[in-house]
Amino acid sequence: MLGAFARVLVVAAVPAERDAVAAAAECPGVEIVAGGVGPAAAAASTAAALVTAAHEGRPYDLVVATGISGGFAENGVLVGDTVIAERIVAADLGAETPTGFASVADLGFGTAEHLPPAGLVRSAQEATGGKRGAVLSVSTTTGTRQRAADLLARHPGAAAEAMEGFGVAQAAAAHGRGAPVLEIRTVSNAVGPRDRAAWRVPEALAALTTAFGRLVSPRRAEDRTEGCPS
Ligand SMILES: O=C(O)c1cccc(C(=O)CC[C@H]2O[C@@H](n3cnc4c(=O)[nH]cnc43)[C@H](O)[C@@H]2O)c1
Repeated sequence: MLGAFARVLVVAAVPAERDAVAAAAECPGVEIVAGGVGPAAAAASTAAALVTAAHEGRPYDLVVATGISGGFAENGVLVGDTVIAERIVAADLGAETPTGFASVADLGFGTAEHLPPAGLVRSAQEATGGKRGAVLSVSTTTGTRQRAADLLARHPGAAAEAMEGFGVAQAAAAHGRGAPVLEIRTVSNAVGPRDRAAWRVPEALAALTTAFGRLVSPRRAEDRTEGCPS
C-alpha cells in the first residue's frame, strides 16, 4: 500500500514512535520524523518537512500522521488495536458557550476536520486489519469519564483520541500541493479516567511496527524478511 507512493512523509510525535515505524518501514522514499507532541508541534514540523522537500524538488505524495493513541472502548476500540482515521477532527479547537462547545467551524473560523481519501482508508484498513473511525485531535488528553462522554456525544463515530493528526493534516492542506493525508494509530490506553498504570505503551509500539510492516508489504508483517519490498 505505501509502495504505491514514491515519497511518503510519516509524522510521529516522539522518537520511540518514530523508531517503531522505522523498524518496519524505513524504506527508500519513506521519511519518518518525530515531530513533537501536540497539534502545534506537529503542524510546524510537518510544514517544515513539506516545504524543505518541495524546495529540493522532491515533494511528498502522501503524508501519514501516526503514533499511539487512546481508544474509545464504547465503540469497540481496545488496547492493541490499530485505527485508520475516516475523519481527522480538531475536537477541542473552538469555544465553550452557554449551550455547549462550538467548534472553530461552528464559529466560522475555518475547518474542524479533514477527510482522508476513502479509497486510501479502505486500503490501509485491508492491509493492517485495523478499525475505521474518527480520530479526535485534542490539546489536552482526556482524563475523566465525563469528558470522554462529552466527546462521544459530539462525535459518536470516534474510534481514537490523540494530539497530532489535525495539525499534520492542516499543514498538508495549507501546503497546497494536494498530497493526501492518512492518520494511523495504535491504541495504548482507553479514553477516560486518567490511569497511567493502565497504559500499554510497549504493546502499542509493537502494534505500530506490525501495522507499518503490513502497509509496506502486502504479505503478513510477521512473514516479512528484513528490508523493503523491491
Ligand atoms: O496523564 C499523564 O500523566 C500522561 C503521562 C504521559 C503521557 C501522557 C500523554 O497524554 C501522552 C500524549 C501523547 O501520546 C498520544 N496519546 C496516547 N494516548 C492518548 C490519549 O488517550 N489521548 C490523547 N493522546 C494520546 C498523543 O498523540 C501524544 O503524542 C499523559
